[in-house]
Amino acid sequence: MSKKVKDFGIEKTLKNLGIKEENKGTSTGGKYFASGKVIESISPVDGKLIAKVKTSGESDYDKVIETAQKAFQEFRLIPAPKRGEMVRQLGLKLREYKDDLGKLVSYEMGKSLQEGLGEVQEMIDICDFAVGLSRQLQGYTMHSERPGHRMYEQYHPLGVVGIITAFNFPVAVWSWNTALAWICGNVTIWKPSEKTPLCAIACQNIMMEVLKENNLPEGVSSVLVSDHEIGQKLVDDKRVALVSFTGSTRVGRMVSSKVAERFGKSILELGGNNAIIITKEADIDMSIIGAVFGAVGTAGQRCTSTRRLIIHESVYNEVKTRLTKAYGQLKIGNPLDENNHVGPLIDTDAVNQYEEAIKKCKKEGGKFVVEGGVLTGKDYESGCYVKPCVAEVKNSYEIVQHETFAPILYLIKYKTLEEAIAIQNDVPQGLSSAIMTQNLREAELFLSHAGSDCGIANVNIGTSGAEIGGAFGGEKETGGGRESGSDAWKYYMRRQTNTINYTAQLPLAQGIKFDL
Ligand SMILES: NC(=O)c1ccc[n+]([C@@H]2O[C@H](COP(=O)([O-])OP(=O)(O)OC[C@H]3O[C@@H](n4cnc5c(N)ncnc54)[C@H](O)[C@@H]3O)[C@@H](O)[C@H]2O)c1
Repeated sequence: MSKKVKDFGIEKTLKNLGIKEENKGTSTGGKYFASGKVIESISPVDGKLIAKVKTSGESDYDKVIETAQKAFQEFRLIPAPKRGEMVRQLGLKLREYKDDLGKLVSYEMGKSLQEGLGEVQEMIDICDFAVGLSRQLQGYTMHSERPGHRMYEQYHPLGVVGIITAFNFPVAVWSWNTALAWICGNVTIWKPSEKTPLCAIACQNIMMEVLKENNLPEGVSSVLVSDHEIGQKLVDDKRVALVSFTGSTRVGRMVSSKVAERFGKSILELGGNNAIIITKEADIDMSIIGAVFGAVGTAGQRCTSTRRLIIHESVYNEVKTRLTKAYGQLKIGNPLDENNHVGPLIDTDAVNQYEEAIKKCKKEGGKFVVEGGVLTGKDYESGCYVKPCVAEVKNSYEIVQHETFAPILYLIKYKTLEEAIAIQNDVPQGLSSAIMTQNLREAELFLSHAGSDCGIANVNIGTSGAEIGGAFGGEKETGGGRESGSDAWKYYMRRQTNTINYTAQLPLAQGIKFDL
């Protein structure tokens, strides 16, 4: 391992998290096993091999599913508040491992250390949220039209929940799903991104402590580290009651139809194309900070990253000038070094897509006010570091309609707020949106039914990031799913209406007569 890596304490972090030089990628909670091919986890930070993982093969898959099905029979009988107590313990363990796990997220995925730690904090937050929720899985009661009858509804667990996750949130999305799935009485099988396998093994190692201390059976929380083929098996498998998929719209479209074909349930958390409207009444200082963080945070690889700024014509030039200045101050480099603002992209494929998008944008007429480019030299040896860039465009350009997972920010000018809202909504995706304004009328119009069509609409904060207390997800090609807070737990349960007759008569609904 290079000296530079040692300086950031990575070796110790890997040891603390139980990551070995060679790891097996399948676990049902006890010992790891694996029969698939070996993959290497290469850090985008310095291009070095972090560790190898033997992935899950087909026979491992069947074993995991069968074990999970068996575990469900037992786990569902544990009272929900007791399952909540186990989630509380997971939250405590995550607090213990926060520094190490946050650092691994940063080193394996490439986001800044601050964002890596923030991701682990989200895991802790969802655990805390789920503990309280475990006593509040409430259904309605209703009055029956028949005398001596009572009606109510209750929620029951689904069974096996498959969780397929993207590389850019390599730990948090698993915990969002697992904490809720667990309190609802389900067991989980996680297929993480093959680009961040070590984060998954680290999470499972932490989880294994909870499983052991609570004497839980094998199969309550399983992991299948593998590529898309095993993901595809989960999608096609009738034994998997709910598939929670986080990833690209391209793959999500296929997941959606395959799961629907077999009448399974799915939660789809897909791509975004998020915009901030900066009105003539915006606080420009705040707008610049919100826009820059939104566009360059996680090197533009958040589903909620700011991709478009829709700016009122009267403040357009001021915003453009100040943005250009702010971009000039950005420090790009090792994300473990807290002096840097921007880390690398996940891999060189992502770099190629970034370059391709810039080319396409120029071809369609885009004018770059901050030029992009791939960085070279000794600090950028992995080949994954790129310059965040800014282009003046039309919303109708094909490339602007598309989510490029990289720090490319598009500027669009508008005259009236109605026009700005129409531009904001005129993309296939519908995840996150924001307006910067100090004018109540503008803010309320943006939030109204004639306003943003996104799952998330913010006022005077950017598009990027969200608290776990709200339901998270988006509309249109973002998939329509909701995870995390509010009543998103209902996705993880089946709903049952119960009518109880406590009389000696059998009256039928709607007054129907039936005598023998
Ligand atoms: N809306 C959200 O909450 C949210 C959050 C994070 C990321 N994302 C989106 O994820 C994308 C980036 O992540 P990515 O590049 O890892 O996405 P991706 O779609 O390439 O992969 C996501 C996951 O799907 C698996 N997969 C690939 N093909 C599959 C198949 N045929 N069947 C089953 N599984 C399959 C992958 O192995 C991976 O685990 C972006 O579009 C981003 O916006 C959305």
